[in-house]
Amino acid sequence: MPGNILEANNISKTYGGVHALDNVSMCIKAGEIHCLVGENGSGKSTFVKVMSGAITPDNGEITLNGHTYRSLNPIDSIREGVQVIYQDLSLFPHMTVAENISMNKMVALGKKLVNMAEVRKTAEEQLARIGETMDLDCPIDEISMANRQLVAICRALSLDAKLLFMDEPTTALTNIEVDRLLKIVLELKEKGLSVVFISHKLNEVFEVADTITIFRDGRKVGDFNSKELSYHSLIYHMTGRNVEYPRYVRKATDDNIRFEIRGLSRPGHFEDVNVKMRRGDILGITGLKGSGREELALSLFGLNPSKSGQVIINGKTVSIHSPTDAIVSGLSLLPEDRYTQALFPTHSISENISSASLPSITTKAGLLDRKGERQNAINMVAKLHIRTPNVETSVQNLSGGNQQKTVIARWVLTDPEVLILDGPTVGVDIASKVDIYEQIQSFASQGMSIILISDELPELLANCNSVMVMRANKVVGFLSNEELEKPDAADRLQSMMSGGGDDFQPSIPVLEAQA
Ligand SMILES: Nc1ncnc2c1ncn2[C@@H]1O[C@H](COP(=O)(O)OP(=O)(O)OP(=O)(O)O)[C@@H](O)[C@H]1O
Repeated sequence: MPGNILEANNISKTYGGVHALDNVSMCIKAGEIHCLVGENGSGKSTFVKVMSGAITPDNGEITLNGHTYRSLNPIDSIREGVQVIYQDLSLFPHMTVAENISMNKMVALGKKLVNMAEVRKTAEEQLARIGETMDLDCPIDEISMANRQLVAICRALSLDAKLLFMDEPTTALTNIEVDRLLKIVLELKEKGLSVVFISHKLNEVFEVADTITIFRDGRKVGDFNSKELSYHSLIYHMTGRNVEYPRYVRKATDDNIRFEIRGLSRPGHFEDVNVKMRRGDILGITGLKGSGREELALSLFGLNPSKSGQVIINGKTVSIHSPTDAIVSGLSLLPEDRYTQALFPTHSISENISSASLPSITTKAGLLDRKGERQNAINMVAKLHIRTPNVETSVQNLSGGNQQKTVIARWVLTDPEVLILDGPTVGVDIASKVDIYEQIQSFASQGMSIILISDELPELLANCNSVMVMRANKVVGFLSNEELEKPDAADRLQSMMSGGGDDFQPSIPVLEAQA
């Protein structure tokens, strides 16, 4: 049909019995922003991979700019103007901004010698197209995540992209950076580019989408004009049910302090942090990225040693210099960056889940009890609704949200006294969030003390019975359970995070304020 840059017809792809895509047809119009939404594992990334020629579908055909392909390869896809920015961005960390932007173009042009003046000129031109400037000589690993996204966009533009796929581009960005990125995406659309935007953050979807296609279980539920959908109807189409976050209520009667942080400092990372937690407390820690919250979590897990202060568990001061010390002391951490810090991608779900609790499945003879390992994994897969054909599946073949649940399962199996969850639902769909919240709350109800680090305010308000706010490496505020139930709680947290007043220095340790 004229006006369509892409037409996908009856695309199917099966992996070992799993219908990743089941007879999906879809059109992308020239110059539109088309969002793909759906639960984890619903087939969005598989669709993108088929359109880029990275994987061949079992059935179906693809028409790009009027040319029909039964088997699209990456070179044809690029020639037709398709560019994909995957979540990991695929940049070269030690090369400069200019080199990263220009390199693919140089390769595509078949240049054998690198002309640095040309490399810089290409980079400057592409940055100018999105109205940005950057230090062209700075290595990629020294620039922010937001600027890396822009470099990836410029690299795509340098190859004359007509259709840009962006797979969860905002996951690692702060709220301000997200606004900047969405503005650029809208400007690119004005200049005639088609963008396919994938996100689990539905507010972002509504901000940019002209058309929304909803996937469920590998099938297309429908294409909608974004104006005809409400937040609730979108969720209903995605999940087939109404979704509400459960609100946590602490029921434990034991008010003894189980976990205490006293004056913990690491100058430049976090300063004078004081916390007291009982069994069944879920303490939220929030703040912008870089506020010190992640550094504090890593320190508690033995990865970022503090310079002063104490960590006390069950009345005993513990000294934690490594993750092993932390686990032995009863502390576990789900790190924010699951892919590089937590997963063994080529290993099975079963091995990933058991990897932090091997002693409990090792026989007296020192052999691994494979049957026990498998059974533990089967139990956790059922509990957390991990979508997989079986527990032997390699973790790299799971969708993002299901990888996240696998890591949560691993730490829960260690049965820690204190579980620190840093961004447990990043990249997780709304229905799976509810699964994860129910599990977090159930673990707390059984007596676990949980620290939940997040910048998603609805997540904190649903799950926590107190929230501490960090800014510029310091604790700048605290809301008790009672305060969290008031209608202005989200506004107060937001304002403390950004420095808009309402600060308070908790001279009294955190949970005493609520007793
Ligand atoms: N290489 C593979 N081998 C086996 N199964 C796979 C492979 N790639 C994808 N799958 C399966 O196909 C289904 C669709 O996965 P896909 O990554 O497309 O989902 P998604 O909608 O992008 O999910 P998410 O939002 O979590 O990223 C999932 O069940 C996934 O486990």
